[in-house]
Amino acid sequence: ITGPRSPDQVYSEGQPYSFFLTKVHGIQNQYNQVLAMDIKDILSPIMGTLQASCQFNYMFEIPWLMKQYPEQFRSKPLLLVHGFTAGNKTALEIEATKYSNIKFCQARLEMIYGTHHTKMMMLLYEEGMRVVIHTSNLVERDWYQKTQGMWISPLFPKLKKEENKSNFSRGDSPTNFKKDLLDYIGSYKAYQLKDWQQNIADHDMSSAKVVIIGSSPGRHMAENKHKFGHMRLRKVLNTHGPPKDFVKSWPVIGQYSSIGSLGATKDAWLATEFLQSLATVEGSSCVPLASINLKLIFPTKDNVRCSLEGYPAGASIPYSINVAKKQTYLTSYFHHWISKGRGRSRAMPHIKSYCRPSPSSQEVAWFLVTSANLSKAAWGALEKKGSQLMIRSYELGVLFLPKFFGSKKTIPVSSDINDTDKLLLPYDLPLKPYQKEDRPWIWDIAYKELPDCNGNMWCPS
Ligand SMILES: O=C(O)c1cnc2c(C(=O)O)cccc2c1O
Repeated sequence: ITGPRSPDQVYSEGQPYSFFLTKVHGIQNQYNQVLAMDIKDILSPIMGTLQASCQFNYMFEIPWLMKQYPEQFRSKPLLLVHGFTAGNKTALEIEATKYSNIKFCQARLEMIYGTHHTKMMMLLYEEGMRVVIHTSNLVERDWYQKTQGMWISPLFPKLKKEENKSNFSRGDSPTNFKKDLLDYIGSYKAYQLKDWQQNIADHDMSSAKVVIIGSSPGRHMAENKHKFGHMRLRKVLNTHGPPKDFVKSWPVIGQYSSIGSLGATKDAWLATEFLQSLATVEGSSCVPLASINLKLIFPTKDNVRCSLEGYPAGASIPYSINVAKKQTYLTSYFHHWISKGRGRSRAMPHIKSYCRPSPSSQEVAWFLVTSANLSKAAWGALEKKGSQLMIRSYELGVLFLPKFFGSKKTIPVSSDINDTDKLLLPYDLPLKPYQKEDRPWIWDIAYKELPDCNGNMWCPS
């Protein structure tokens, strides 16, 4: 099954789920040849003849980014959507000075501590348009030796003129992909995004099989309460989720690369409000939570120490000691990062994913890949007796539901790269719980006992 493949061959092999990981330097070839893409593969002329692109992200290295585009596309209009203010905003604009094709859209962040986490590429081609929703910053380090995820849309053909004149809903999919993407982008209320909203409207997105799950900063109430964040997930699972009795004993898995302050006890948010949404089943959003087994994947300090990058991998896993010491109850939920099936046990996770696997680990009731870490800032926290959801950051992800992939109740999963007809998970199942001597990675304390794979210690200033 192995051997080098062109991006369109990798893309075709990944259908119908179209969920890929980034290529990793320093692992055996076969793990990069199957269901893995590099940024240059995504931007390859084989995927489409670029006319313009839009990159939503958190971190940018502009000279590096420009080099990822094929030479003939480097002068095409490029809009960068970011959340920077003041000095960081100025630095970004200075870095782009020599590239006259680059424009900026500063996403407004009115909630303190909010960030623009969303990672999305919109690619306008001569042949149509493609959307990529992913987890990697536009910096070299994020595409080198980490485990990152991406959903790559089909090539959406342009609607014929008369079709889309009337309204935006023309050319939508059974999952409301187009409308939900327009709603998400509309939440920026930014005039710089107008042309891209029109581009979306002008294309037939009826082939999209995933459901958009976004977060937008603000206090969302009444009919907007279920528009974003974990209440959006709750709503979607209530409408399209698994039958209650079918998944009664099925666990929920959360996997992410950073953790926010979740409250003094599990019942403050994690095992109540948040788990309520993840555990939602069709027709009911109130599930007896005591019966639901929540499993969290977060790298141990040894996972990081023994990783391909060594301790420096931890610079992208910003779990702070001041937050960790207030929530030691979390450790009982934690599991190692192990990804033997994908050859990525030493490629630290920057991907964020959530799923509801069967006890046998052969199938899932749903799978979500997103930019959203385990934090209230990303997913939202209910306020005013649950009447409003307060979200601080922009986030974006896509949800895979069985009914939209033609199967009855579940999606078959595997982490074995020979099973390319299944949805390939980024990590191994079953999970390995922390043992009593295991410690979660914490980025702002020193590790001086054992050197990492490069012989270095970790001494954060
Ligand atoms: O991918 C992202 O959106 C993202 C956001 N934030 C951070 C931070 C931080 O916020 O301090 C530190 C290190 C890495 C990241 C990172 O990778």
